[in-house]
Amino acid sequence: MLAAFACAHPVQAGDVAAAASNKPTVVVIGTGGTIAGAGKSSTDTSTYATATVGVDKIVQAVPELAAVANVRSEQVFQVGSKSINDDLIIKLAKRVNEVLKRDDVAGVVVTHGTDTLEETAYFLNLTVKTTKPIVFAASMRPSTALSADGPLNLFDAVVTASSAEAAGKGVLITMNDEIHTARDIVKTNTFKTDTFRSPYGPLGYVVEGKVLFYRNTARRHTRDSEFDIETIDRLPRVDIAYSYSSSDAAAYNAFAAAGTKAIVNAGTGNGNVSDSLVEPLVAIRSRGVFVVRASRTGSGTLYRGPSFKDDDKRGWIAVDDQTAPKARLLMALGLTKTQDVDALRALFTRY
Ligand SMILES: NC(=O)C[C@H](N)C(=O)O
Repeated sequence: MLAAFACAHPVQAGDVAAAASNKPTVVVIGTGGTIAGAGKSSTDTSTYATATVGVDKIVQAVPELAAVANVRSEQVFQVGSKSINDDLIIKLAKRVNEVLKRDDVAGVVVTHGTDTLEETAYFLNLTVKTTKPIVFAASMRPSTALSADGPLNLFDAVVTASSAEAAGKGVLITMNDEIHTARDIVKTNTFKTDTFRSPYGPLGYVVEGKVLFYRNTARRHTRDSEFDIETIDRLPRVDIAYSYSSSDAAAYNAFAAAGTKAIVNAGTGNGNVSDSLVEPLVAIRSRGVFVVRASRTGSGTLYRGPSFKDDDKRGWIAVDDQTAPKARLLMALGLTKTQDVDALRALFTRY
């Protein structure tokens, strides 16, 4: 039996609806992840099957939600988030966009694995047309673990999705009592419950069912973004190559041969490209493949010095502070609209 999701007083879906009939309606959309995971023993915090508990069960196991919102749930897919791909991200974004168009829906919560949450949430932040709250909930411990973190993270997500304060703030993540923006969030640790960090800190907290915001993101999102999920059915291929001492051109050439439209280089330090890679990357660019310089460090804006003059000369693009996975998605979205290198460059300071 699931420890964390087996509640002492099981709540039926109907009870939840009845108790909360005059509350805002929040739709919880399940996609899998550890929040839907189950292990054999309560001390298995790392060994467990991911994406096995249905979202209806996850919701029913937190009866406290009934005091906050009229909660409906639906399962859009059920995977460990390592297996998320562009097709699933697009499917989810379209569904969230559709659900939020309903007048009777105040907000959406997405339950998702932590591995690629920062990518999916960023994509929705760029493409879903709404000012209503979209809040991702996840966990680092499976539902069966001692001190499972999923139930409180879900509660905080529903509280945030029901709140007027969260409207117009773009896609949010509630994890470990904090509210983060999808734009900034990065998973930084393999197992700890405070794995998610934003380089500029959280936007706020959720404390005992109260939402406290302290700041907003300065970058465009959701309703003010130029990207609209209703017009996007597939993304052009964009790949990431990771730089390390001694890396050669093999991966870059292989991506080009596979038909990629852009390669994001997760470069060393300030998005640096090693001397031995300059010529191969200039050659790849001359074949029409875009080259994007990002950093493997995980945070920081690229220093806008002499290397930017080289970018102009070589036709390369430099990110602002986007990590390589986020730069991949932004670049893929950009390529659905334009092939102009300056227009693509401008995206990185706009979003
Ligand atoms: N904590 C988690 O959710 C990790 C899991 N492997 C996932 O991303 O689906």
